[in-house]
Formats: sequence, C-alpha cells, structure tokens
Amino acid sequence: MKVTIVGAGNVGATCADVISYRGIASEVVLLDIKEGFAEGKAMDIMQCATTTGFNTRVSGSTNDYSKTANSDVVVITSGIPRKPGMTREELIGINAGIVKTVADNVLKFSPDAIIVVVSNPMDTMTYLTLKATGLPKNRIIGMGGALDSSRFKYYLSQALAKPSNDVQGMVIGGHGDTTMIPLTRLASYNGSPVSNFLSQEVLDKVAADTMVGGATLTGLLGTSAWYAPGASVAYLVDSILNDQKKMIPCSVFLEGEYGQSDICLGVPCIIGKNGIEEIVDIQLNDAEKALFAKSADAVRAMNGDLKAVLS
Ligand SMILES: NC(=O)c1ccc[n+]([C@@H]2O[C@H](COP(=O)([O-])OP(=O)(O)OC[C@H]3O[C@@H](n4cnc5c(N)ncnc54)[C@H](O)[C@@H]3O)[C@@H](O)[C@H]2O)c1
Ligand SMILES: O=C(O)C[C@H](O)C(=O)O
Repeated sequence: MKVTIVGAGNVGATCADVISYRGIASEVVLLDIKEGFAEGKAMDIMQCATTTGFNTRVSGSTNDYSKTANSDVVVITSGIPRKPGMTREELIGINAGIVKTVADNVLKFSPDAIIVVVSNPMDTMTYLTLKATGLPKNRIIGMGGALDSSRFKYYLSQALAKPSNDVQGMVIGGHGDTTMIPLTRLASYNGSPVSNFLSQEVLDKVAADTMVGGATLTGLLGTSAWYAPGASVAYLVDSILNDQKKMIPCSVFLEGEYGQSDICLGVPCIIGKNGIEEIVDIQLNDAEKALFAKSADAVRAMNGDLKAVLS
C-alpha cells in the first residue's frame, strides 16, 4: 500500500517515520515545495531501515506529483504552523490556498485516494478539501480528535498516576483551543468511570489542560508539536490501510448527525479501508449537546472565511 505525505516538515516527516518504523505501508512518498527537503527527510528515514529493521520504501519529491501516483492514502500537512500566542484559526489566510492547491494536485495522480487533512485550522481545511474536490464524505478525514484524545488520556493518566494505556477517553468537537470537547463523563480507568477516582475539580482541570494542549506545547517548543501529531496520523492511516475499523474521533462532513449539517467537525467514526465507514452516535447528554452546538457555531463562522478561496 502506498501513502503520500504532502509537507515533509515536522508533522509530515514524523508521520513518515512512524509509518515506516511500524511497517504500516509498503511505500511512503514525502513531497514538499522546498527544494531537496523531502528527499533529505526520506533519505534520513531510510537510513534507519537496518537499525530499526523496517522494509517500507520511503522516497522524497520536490513538488513532483507524478511520484505520488496511485497512492491509497494522501496526508496533507503542508502549510504553516502557529507560533506561541497565536490561535490555529489565524493560519487560515495562508493555509487555505496551500491546502486547496495540494488537494487538486494529488487527485490528478491518485483519483481514488482517501485524503487525511492535518493542516490547521483543521476542521475548516477539511471542509475546504471536501468542497473543493467534491469527493464523497467517506474519503475526506480530518485528523485532530485522535491527537486530542491521546492528550486527554495523557492528562487523565497523570492525574490518576496510572499508565496512559489503562485509560480510555475521547475528545469530540472542533480541533481548537475553545471548541474541543473532552468527554469526561464517558472517560474510564480500565472500565470504571474516572469520576470514581478523581474529583470534579481535577476533572475540570484535565479538560481545560487538554483543550489548550497544543497551545501549551507551542509555548514550550516555539512552534507547534509534531511527535504526537505525526503518530496520531499514522494511527489513523493504519486503521484505513489495514481495515481495522477502529473508532476514532475524526472531523467529517455532517449531514444531520449530531444535529449539524454542512460542516466538518469531530465525531466518533469507524475508520476502515473505505475511510469513514460509520459515524457512531454515542448519545450525548444535554450539556454535551449544547457544547457541541456551540463548537459548531464557532467552526461554521470560520468556514465563512473560505468564500474567496472556494469561489
Ligand atoms: N490537525 C492536527 O492535529 C495538527 C497537529 C500538528 C500540526 N498541525 C498543522 O500541520 C501543519 C504542518 O505543521 P508542521 O509542524 O509540520 O509545520 P512545518 O513548517 O514543519 O512543515 C510544513 C511543511 O509544509 C511545506 N509546504 C508549504 N507549502 C507547501 C506546498 N504548497 N506544497 C508542499 N509543501 C508545502 C513546507 O515547506 C514545510 O516543510 C500546520 O498547519 C500545523 O498547524 C495540525
Ligand atoms: O497546536 C497546534 O497549533 C498544532 C496542532 O493542532 C496541535 O494540536 O498540536
């Protein structure tokens, strides 16, 4: 199976590294607009093959989309990341043009690919990709919820002082500092509600920390994070290529599900060889429904800024 990753920067290259290290795909093409950059990243990753023991072929391309032909999955990470103090939404002006051009180019050579959108503001870039390409909704997947959920589980595990892998939990809604919805009511420690072990005050702090998880890392690193984002994309790609049918919160075009239409927003999805195979209704309570509606209002307002690029 072949995966193309457009944008060989921090997130794209990390994703290529995880995909090859874990043998998720037989071939990975990294493509970047910066001369020689993707080739360099691919060569560096390939030089791990004998020491970490993988057989995936990783190659690089400077903006030559013919090298990406017949990809099963295309990941779009091209664009600029935020700097400390910025919101993801401030990236829309530059990233919208980049994402639209990239989506058009990849489809010329991989007309059947499933597209995973990573560039920020991710929900808006996912909506843009869907509207610009006209592809069916199962083939356009926004990655944000997998990452936000892994951060939620991290913060829960820290509060519980227990391993992350013993914690279950999901984040839905927008992939934004104020639009994310960590579902604390449904989070569990090995099947027991986390509220059996943590006070409401601690749970509120876990949720707040999760929502600004990306901003916290951006403040510490000077640019946005890449290890967990790259690994989260690889996790999603694994579920597609290996038809794992994992339930992963993803940004998907909604047509009445969760009470919303004409918007891409994070909801729990079954991810398999056809991309989004099902949107799962996890029965939100009234308070969660209200948060989801508020999140949708904010993301919809941002989508309004796409008029120029979509016309
Ligand atoms: N959805 C998420 O969960 C999530 C997580 C992390 C980062 N992001 C977003 O992903 C994007 C990339 O982040 P990063 O840290 O890898 O940034 P980066 O600057 O390290 O890499 C971006 C790469 O895109 C390339 N690029 C720019 N325009 C291009 C074009 N037209 N064609 C091909 N390549 C092009 C750049 O040359 C650069 O190498 C940002 O928008 C960031 O906000 C999203
Ligand atoms: O925080 C960012 O801007 C990048 C990404 O969306 C993240 O959550 O790490």
